[in-house]
This record gives sequence, structure tokens and C-alpha cells, in this order.
Amino acid sequence: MIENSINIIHPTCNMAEAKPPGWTENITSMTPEAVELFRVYSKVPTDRIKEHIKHIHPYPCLATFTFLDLLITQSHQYGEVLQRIKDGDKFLDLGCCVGQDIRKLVFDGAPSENTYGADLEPEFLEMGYKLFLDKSTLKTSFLTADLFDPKSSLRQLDGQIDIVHASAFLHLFDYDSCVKAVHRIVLLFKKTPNCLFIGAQLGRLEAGSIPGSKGTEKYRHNVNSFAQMWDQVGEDTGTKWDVDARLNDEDLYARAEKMGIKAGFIPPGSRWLQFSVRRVA
Ligand SMILES: C[S@@+](CC[C@H](N)C(=O)[O-])C[C@H]1O[C@@H](n2cnc3c(N)ncnc32)[C@H](O)[C@@H]1O
Repeated sequence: MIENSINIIHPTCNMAEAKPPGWTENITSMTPEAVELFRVYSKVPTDRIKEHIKHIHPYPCLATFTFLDLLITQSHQYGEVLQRIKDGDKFLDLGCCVGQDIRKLVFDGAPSENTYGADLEPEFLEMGYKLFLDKSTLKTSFLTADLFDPKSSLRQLDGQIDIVHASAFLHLFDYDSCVKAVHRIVLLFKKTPNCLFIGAQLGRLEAGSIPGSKGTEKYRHNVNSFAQMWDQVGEDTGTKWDVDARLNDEDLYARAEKMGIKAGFIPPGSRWLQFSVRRVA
């Protein structure tokens, strides 16, 4: 069973959006893991952590503080991922934003030189250093890259990555873009079995498109549609993938209503979809 502790609102990081639903301006709670990360890894005194975070992040899309959830730790594969990076596997956090999940892995013992982070927005990558105070120590390679740009700096990683993590990422796109993104992700992986794609994103009991901003659409997967997409991409690319996708029990729409939040990207039937996809051939 998937834990129900994943925060309800994970904004789309649309920088044009002035105040996303769920805007808080205040850090109401932090998990003990997040407090420990700032206290021990970043050496911020406990009583100054919240002030430090609020001081650093000026962006609306970070204003719900959900990046403090350290989503990667809720993956059932977290232990395996950590051990594999320690053993030399190359890890990429795609759409890493401020790179909190990379910092958590490094804090837990992953050699940072085996880690990569990629994001469309260079400001988020810079903000990560200011948040975690590790510019002089962290050896993660951060790339500013648009996953959909065939000439992006991600090309240098093609065929070299063992593990890709992408949380709150694929749900940003319509179905065709989602399929394109998965095709691109397959290119990043080594051509060997056991490569792993993990993450969590907004999903829905009934799969389908929902309206996005400015006439766009976003696709919400359920377990079947997510697995079918990977089957299709497997066929297209001559690869084979074992998909483990699960919808969380918690009804995110009900929770949003209870909180008085009207968020178009959380329609009825919304659940967190947690997945691991392993290459078998
Ligand atoms: C909702 S945030 C999730 C951030 C992080 N993974 C987390 O769980 O906190 C989505 C991130 O994807 C990035 N992004 C959006 N489109 C992208 C693209 N085409 N290529 C690379 N990154 C992209 C955004 O800049 C943003 O940082």
C-alpha cells in the first residue's frame, strides 16, 4: 500500500501563474527528514530553517513548499536506488527543480558525482545551491535542458543513465507529449536490463485528458494507461519494460474540497500515481 503522506498540491511550476492553488506563504509543517536535511546536510540551525527557506525561494511555483516532501523517499525502490548509486550507477533527476531529492540521496550516502539533475529553468538549479548551501561541495552535474529539444544538453547523457527519477513531471503534459517524453527517457538509459524509471505524479481513476491552462490539455494516467503507454513505447523502441504502477487510495479532489481549494488540475477521481518501470530487455 502506498503511503498517504504525499502532499496534495504539487504546482505545475508555471512561472506565469501568480499564485497557484494551495499558495501558503508559510511553511506549516516539515517532515523530520526535511528538517534533518537542512540541519545536518546544509548546517542551518534548527530554529532558522523555515526562515532560511522562505528567504531563498521567491517563486510562486515553490510557494506551497511541497518540494520539502522529498517525494523520492516514498518510492518503494528508494533503498535499491541509493545502494545502486553507491555501487556506481548513474542517476538522473529529470525536472529536478531545486534538486531536493538529489540532496536527500547525497545526504544518505550516494556519491554526488554519480548524480545528474536536469531542468528547463536554470533559476531553479541555482536556487537549489542557495537553499542547500552546497555549491562548493556537491559534485552533481546539473543541466539546463528542455527534454523535448532534441539538441538539448541531455544528449551528452544518452545511453549512459541507469536510473531516472521524474516526480510531478509527466503529469505536466498532454498524452502525445507524455509519449514523446517517455521515448526521450528511453534514449537516456543504458542499453542493459535493470535500468529503472521511478517517480510519482498526479493520476486519476479514469485515465484521460483534462483541461490545462491557455487551451492546453494535461493527461492523467491510471495504472492501465500508464502500463499501456510503456508497452507502446517498448514496441516503438525495441525495448521491454516491467511496469509497477499504483494509484494511492487518497482522494485528492475530496481533500482539496475540504481545504477549500478549487484546482482544475485536481479533478474528481484524482490520486497520486506512483510507479517504477524496469527494463527487462
Ligand atoms: C512540478 S515541478 C516538479 C519538481 C520536482 N521533480 C519535485 O518533485 O519537486 C516540474 C519541474 O519540471 C520542469 N520542467 C517542465 N517542463 C520541462 C521540460 N520540458 N524539460 C525539463 N524540465 C521541465 C519545471 O521547470 C519544474 O521544475
